[in-house]
Amino acid sequence: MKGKFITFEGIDGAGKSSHVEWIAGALRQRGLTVHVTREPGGTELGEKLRELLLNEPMHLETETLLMFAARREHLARLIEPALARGEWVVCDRFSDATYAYQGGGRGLDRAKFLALEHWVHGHLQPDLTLLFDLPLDVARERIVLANRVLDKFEQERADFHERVRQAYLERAHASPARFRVIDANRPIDDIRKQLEQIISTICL
Ligand SMILES: Nc1ncnc2c1ncn2[C@@H]1O[C@H](COP(=O)(O)OP(=O)(O)O)[C@@H](O)[C@H]1O
Ligand SMILES: Cc1cn([C@H]2C[C@H](O)[C@@H](COP(=O)(O)OP(=O)(O)O)O2)c(=O)[nH]c1=O
Repeated sequence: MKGKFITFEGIDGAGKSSHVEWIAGALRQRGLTVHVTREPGGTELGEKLRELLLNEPMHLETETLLMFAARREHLARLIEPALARGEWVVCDRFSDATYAYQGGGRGLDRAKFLALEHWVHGHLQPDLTLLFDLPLDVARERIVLANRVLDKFEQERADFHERVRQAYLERAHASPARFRVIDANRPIDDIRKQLEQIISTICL
């Protein structure tokens, strides 16, 4: 059986990371081999690029190219070999994040995003993308409560994050078969019940 590729998306503070390991555990209980990874990052080189991307100011196109450079490495070294072996990959963010943050948030020309997406993984899209959606002020409050040190993106103004949220919703609307939009403004246990149902359908 071919492995499946599941990605988690949403604005910062939506609660994705709280469910990534949980979903991997639920899949492992079904006897599947599951890799948990993240972007930017996921490889030794990718994690070095992540350090730069999350901390250094840079031109929008440099930022976009580095996101895709890290992704190319991630696909070649981890994602594609694992899927080819029939294993599953659960990834905290993928190209939809570039669409939403560099495209929606920063205004990158859509044609440039599409060209890079086609180049780097024209043959592959996630089998399932879970989009954690919630109002901005709720996400902000969670970040404040968690007392997190804010990275370059988290320090952006509210209007940036609102554009990111809208770009995610637009992308989900364009690919309804791949996306499940999760109402993330609910208790963690309620969200897990919904995730449990979703994975039962894709594990059939
Ligand atoms: N459904 C939820 N309700 C309340 N708090 C939550 C919920 N999900 C996550 N949190 C908390 O919000 C903070 C941000 O969650 P996290 O999973 O790190 O978000 P993300 O990875 O999307 O930035 C964490 O402190 C987490 O414990
Ligand atoms: C993958 C990706 C992430 N990002 C941003 C979104 C996030 O603010 C940041 C790191 O993501 P994330 O790992 O979700 O941050 P944290 O561990 O703090 O929750 O990188 C982009 O701007 N474009 C991309 O293509």
